Amino acid sequence: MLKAENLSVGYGNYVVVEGINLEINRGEILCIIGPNGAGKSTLLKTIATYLKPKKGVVYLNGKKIHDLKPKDLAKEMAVVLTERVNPGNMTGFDVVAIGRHPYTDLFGRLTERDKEIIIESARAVNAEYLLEKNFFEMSDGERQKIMIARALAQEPKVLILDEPTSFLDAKHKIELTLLLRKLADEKNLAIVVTLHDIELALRIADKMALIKNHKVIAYGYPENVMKREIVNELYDLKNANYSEVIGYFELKSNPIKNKKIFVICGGGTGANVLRYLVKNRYEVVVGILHKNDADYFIAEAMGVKIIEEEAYNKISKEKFEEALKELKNSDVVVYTDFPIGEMNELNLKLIEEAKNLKKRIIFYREDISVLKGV
Ligand SMILES: Nc1ncnc2c1ncn2[C@@H]1O[C@H](COP(=O)(O)OP(=O)(O)OP(=O)(O)O)[C@@H](O)[C@H]1O
Repeated sequence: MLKAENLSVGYGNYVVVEGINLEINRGEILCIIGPNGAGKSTLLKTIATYLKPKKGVVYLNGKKIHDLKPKDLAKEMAVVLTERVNPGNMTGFDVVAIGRHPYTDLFGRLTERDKEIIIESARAVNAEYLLEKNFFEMSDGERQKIMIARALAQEPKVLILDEPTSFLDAKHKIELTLLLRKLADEKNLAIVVTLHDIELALRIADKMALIKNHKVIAYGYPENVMKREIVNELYDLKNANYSEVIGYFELKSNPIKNKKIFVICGGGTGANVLRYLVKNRYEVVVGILHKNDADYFIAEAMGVKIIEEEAYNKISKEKFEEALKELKNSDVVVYTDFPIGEMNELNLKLIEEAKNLKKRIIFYREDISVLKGV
């Protein structure tokens, strides 16, 4: 459907990104991610034909996109950019109706069919209730929906969106991102979108292009490209680590408090405790965790010390002894309401040992304030 071949994009003599090769079919979402100023918008504007390529070609259905007549292109491709638009005293309906321009007569008259498409486009983004409302009285999220409805009213096959979630709160970010997935699936659109929320991008994209230092540093299935080394490098991360299992970042442990906390947890019950302690700059040791435990993945991304056991193996005596040594050197022991089975029952013994050693012991189940000022 859409293909960029050896494309270089930029302004005047300034080449922002070069050597871009991308391909996207109908029903697919391509997410472009990268740090500020990497050239995501420049690439989108070039695909949208607002900018001429410095080099290379963009094809739409095998035709050079920059050679297409604007009216013909508008029937194939719709574009939603980031800029806050101010269309004056227009209703939602009037704004969505702009999307029908490639199809209307010289006077811009709307037929009954045009009106149906306008309403249907608003319905597709759950914005029918906004058709009568003044555009300038809408919230950012509502405006964004209307702008997407306007794009849909063009009945395009390709939809290009530049940071469509940038002014939205968490709820609307999620809603809009899911809407893009729905449009790809149900309207069979090819969607190219820039997003800053990598955790959402990972979950909806079919393909991902990571842009940095004037290049596409990784391109392909998100599940293939979103690897720790690649994502850490993309954002020059020093104080956090990307985790493939979590699909997001964890803060790296960087203790400054003069207290060592031994955490006994498992099965994800330690997630909040670990995050609280690392955020508050305590030294943390955690164990004994199996290498396939949810808490293991969090602790590993944080870089805290882990007493670890192989997956599906009973905790060994050696590991128990190692944990006990760490426990003896700790100031406080925190344990959670973790599930216990044959594999990890020695963790109960660790708690017993902590009692014998008269350690300060804190039990966490739901309320993190038990750790306040630990
Ligand atoms: N009209 C312009 N003329 C010249 N240079 C520009 C122009 N617009 C952007 N640039 C430069 O091109 C580079 C890429 O900008 P671009 O907006 O494409 O980045 P981006 O990845 O979309 O960033 P962000 O995440 O901040 O939106 C930046 O160095 C920017 O300063």
